[in-house]
Amino acid sequence: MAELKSTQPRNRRERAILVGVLLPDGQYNPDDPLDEIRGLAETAGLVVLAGLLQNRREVDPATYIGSGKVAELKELVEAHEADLVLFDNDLGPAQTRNLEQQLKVKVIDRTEVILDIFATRARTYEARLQVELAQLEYAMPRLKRMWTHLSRYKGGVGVRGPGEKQLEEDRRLVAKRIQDLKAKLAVVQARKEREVAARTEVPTVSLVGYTNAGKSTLMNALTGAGVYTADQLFATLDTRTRQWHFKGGGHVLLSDTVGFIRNLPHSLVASFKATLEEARQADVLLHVVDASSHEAERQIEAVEAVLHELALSDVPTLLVLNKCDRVRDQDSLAILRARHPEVVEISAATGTGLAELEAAVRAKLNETALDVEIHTHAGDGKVLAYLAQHAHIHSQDYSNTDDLHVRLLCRLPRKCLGFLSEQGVNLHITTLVDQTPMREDQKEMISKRRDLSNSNPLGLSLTWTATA
Ligand SMILES: Nc1nc2c(ncn2[C@@H]2O[C@H](COP(=O)(O)OP(=O)(O)OP(=O)(O)O)[C@@H](O)[C@H]2O)c(=O)[nH]1
Ligand SMILES: [Mg+2]
Repeated sequence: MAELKSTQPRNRRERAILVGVLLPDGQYNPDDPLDEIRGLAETAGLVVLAGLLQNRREVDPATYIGSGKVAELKELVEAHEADLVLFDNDLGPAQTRNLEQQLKVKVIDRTEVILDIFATRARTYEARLQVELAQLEYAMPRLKRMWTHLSRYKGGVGVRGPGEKQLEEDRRLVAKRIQDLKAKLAVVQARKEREVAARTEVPTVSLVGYTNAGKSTLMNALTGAGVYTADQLFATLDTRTRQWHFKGGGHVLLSDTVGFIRNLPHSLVASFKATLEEARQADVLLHVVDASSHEAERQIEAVEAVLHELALSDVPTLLVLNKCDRVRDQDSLAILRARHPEVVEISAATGTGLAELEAAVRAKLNETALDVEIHTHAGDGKVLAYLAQHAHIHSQDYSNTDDLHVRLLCRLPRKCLGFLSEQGVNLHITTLVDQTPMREDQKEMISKRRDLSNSNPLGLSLTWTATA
């Protein structure tokens, strides 16, 4: 039956040979450089037959690996009767074509397999739009069929692998579809932004981290959410938000997010912006790390790179070393602690360290409130009402009433800055504000000013939250 390769049933698991090219600036697990791509291949449902490594100073422009290695790979493919070759690196369109011609089997790369996993896992409307957009953007310059392992979706959004005919027959159609998807995503994104922004009165915390670090397990441990967890890559593709009730009183909103991976395809990062909206507007990020992995440090770096790409690097972040119950190598834990002084060590599985995590999050939330000085028009009811609701106002000053402006000193969650700057409010962040509770005489002074404000020509009546 082996000759019937091209007519084999679609649900037969495809058999793959892995190829990794180790470049001088690449990041690999020195003990097993193919470790991660093997995990990705297995997650995508492939049967891994063998692996081939090559050290190169630079890539071969025509075939990525050198011609001698191509011959060696061809022998491997034939000996194992492989259906495809999976590169851990990202191949250019011409390199893929040349390799396929010489090897006589499909050649796919790291991005393609990640896109395929995402397509298999995407469940919500939004995630499917995002994956389809990423797939089309990847396929467009290649003008070839995308590799798909199994065709589970029939039509509609989230189609796994845009069809060959569609791509080749009418490039314009693809461009049009990309445009449609972007428009649909813009609508989703705008809705999401409004939804997330509307929650500002409750502080929000987002879990981010490398795939399989234990984010969803932690989410479940803290909120009893019951989200899906699994020992596989990219178990979570959709954001879930739940209330996390602190044992010490009060609560925050906790969001679980999609996991990151080194060299996350660019198109995916871009298209997952809506899914990561929660993280963008979070007061604190919990960067969850699998401390039991030999790759912990490299994974931290990869996550930091993605956070940077998503303009999330300046959101206050706590590094959470998870799976501490599984750490065998105490030395590597000590190294992590030394490199990252501010870490919380936990085990989401056993519950160890969760009280400390709660305390650290509380402290971080306190730290992340900002003291700002705001100048706004006294008639700007929208801004003033917003501040009354979200900020702790230390003082308001109408002394310069000629121009009907008010000067406020207040303490507010960092994420309120977005709304305020959208409203064109003139503000600057100051550390000069005295954070001690207001004295009686200060309160009295403020009430006097309130009287003044009530008599202002616009008849504004303001809500005061200055009482400590
Ligand atoms: N021993 C141990 N295993 C854990 C711990 N936390 C999570 N795991 C396991 O690690 C695997 C991955 O956990 P998930 O919570 O799905 O990881 P994730 O970060 O959400 O992964 P993605 O959604 O794929 O990005 C599962 O098999 C969990 O049971 C822990 O503290 N200790
Ligand atoms: Mg998860």
